[in-house]
Amino acid sequence: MHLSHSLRVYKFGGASVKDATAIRNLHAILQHRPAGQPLLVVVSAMGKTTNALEHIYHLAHTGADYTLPLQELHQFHLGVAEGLLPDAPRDEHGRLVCGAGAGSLHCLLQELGDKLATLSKGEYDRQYDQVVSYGELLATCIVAAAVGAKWLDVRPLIRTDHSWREARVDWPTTERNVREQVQPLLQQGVVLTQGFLGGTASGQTTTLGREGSDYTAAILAYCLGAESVTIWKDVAGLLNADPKIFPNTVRYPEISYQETIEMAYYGASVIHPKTIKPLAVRRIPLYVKSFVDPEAEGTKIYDCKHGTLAPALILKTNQCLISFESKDLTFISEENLEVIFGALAQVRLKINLMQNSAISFSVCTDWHEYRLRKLLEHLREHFSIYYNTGLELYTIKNYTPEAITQLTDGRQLLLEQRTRQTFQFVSRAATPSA
Ligand SMILES: Nc1ncnc2c1ncn2[C@@H]1O[C@H](COP(=O)(O)OP(=O)(O)O)[C@@H](O)[C@H]1O
Ligand SMILES: N[C@@H](CC(=O)OP(=O)(O)O)C(=O)O
Repeated sequence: MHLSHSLRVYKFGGASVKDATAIRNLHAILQHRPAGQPLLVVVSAMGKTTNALEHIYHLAHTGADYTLPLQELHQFHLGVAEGLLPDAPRDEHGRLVCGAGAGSLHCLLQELGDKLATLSKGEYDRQYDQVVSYGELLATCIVAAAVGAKWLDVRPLIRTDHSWREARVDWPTTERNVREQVQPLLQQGVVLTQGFLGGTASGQTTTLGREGSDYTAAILAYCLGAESVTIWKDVAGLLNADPKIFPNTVRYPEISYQETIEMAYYGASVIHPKTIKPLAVRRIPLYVKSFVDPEAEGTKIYDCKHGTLAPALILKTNQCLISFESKDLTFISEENLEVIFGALAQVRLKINLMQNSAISFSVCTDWHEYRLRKLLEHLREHFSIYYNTGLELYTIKNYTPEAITQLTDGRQLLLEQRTRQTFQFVSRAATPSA
């Protein structure tokens, strides 16, 4: 089968489509691309729309009044569409025509309202996906119309299981779907689709995990054998730390898949952790570039060798440290660990760091109140369980003594761990230095 070797995949996240001005900038980036190459564009929800939809969904599910935030969401999207498409035709009700048929802006807004109005009591996660997915549907409808691209519904193509809110991809089916259905479209011009979304065999919408649009770009690139993927961000490239948190960051001009996958795993939120593997498997380079300065070099992530990199500083906030102690002073055994790991997997709490001692085993996880409550229910009879919330997990990859001092100074460390390349610690919020 012919694969699109010259295909480029571009991914634009929330910040790059946050308003009409940002979308005009995106359009300019598309117009400046090299001529004659097919292009597939993956777009996320606009700005913080996914957070807004989560909020609206939560209100609706708990029976609270969500009218105002839903109205704001409608007005916001209609306002951006009006700003971008002032000369677009109007329908018989005088409404702007943006997109066509079931994928048109007014149909999508109507559907979202209907879904919220008809939620049933249970199935929180399944219904979450059916509602929160509208962020990407609305954004792609508007952006495709604004840039004159072909709008593609990704949900029938990326086939997933039923793991709502973090669905797992059925790779063989997805690859077949994408090759058969996207390949011919790419010959007709720029194709633009949603990040973050997938669909089950029975046609229900799923999502791939928060910030999962980078992953979508990688899935599609993998299936189509793309030449490269570029993710357009509000930063100069992959930096050694988040510039919103740490001063004096440096950009990595190039970096290996392996280093990047580890940074993403430890919590560097610039790239979704699942993005790298499909690209590495097919040796597709990933460029991280600035949509603010599109001509600047950015970062190239590929199968490269490099010397020691500047230490990478990574912070995960909102952490919880859970300690399990045997109730009768018996040692923590493999059997105990099996029970603990099984329960953690069952409630879908991911371990960010773990440590054991003779009669105690500790894990640091993201803080999910509901999941922790379930975990306690499962394990209370086996162990005495203690937990602390409101913690931070710091990771320094390729650490130096100076980098450790810089981060640990003035902090109370609750747990620390060091390997040859990586230093990690859990702490409470920083105390002001003297
Ligand atoms: N190591 C890092 N290098 C660059 N940016 C980082 C890094 N770690 C975290 N970030 C943050 O990632 C943000 C960009 O990612 P994200 O907000 O997910 O973009 P988008 O949603 O637009 O795709 C940056 O604004 C920056 O604050
Ligand atoms: N809109 C989704 C998916 C996503 O990837 O967004 P972004 O590319 O803006 O991080 C989210 O906010 O989780």
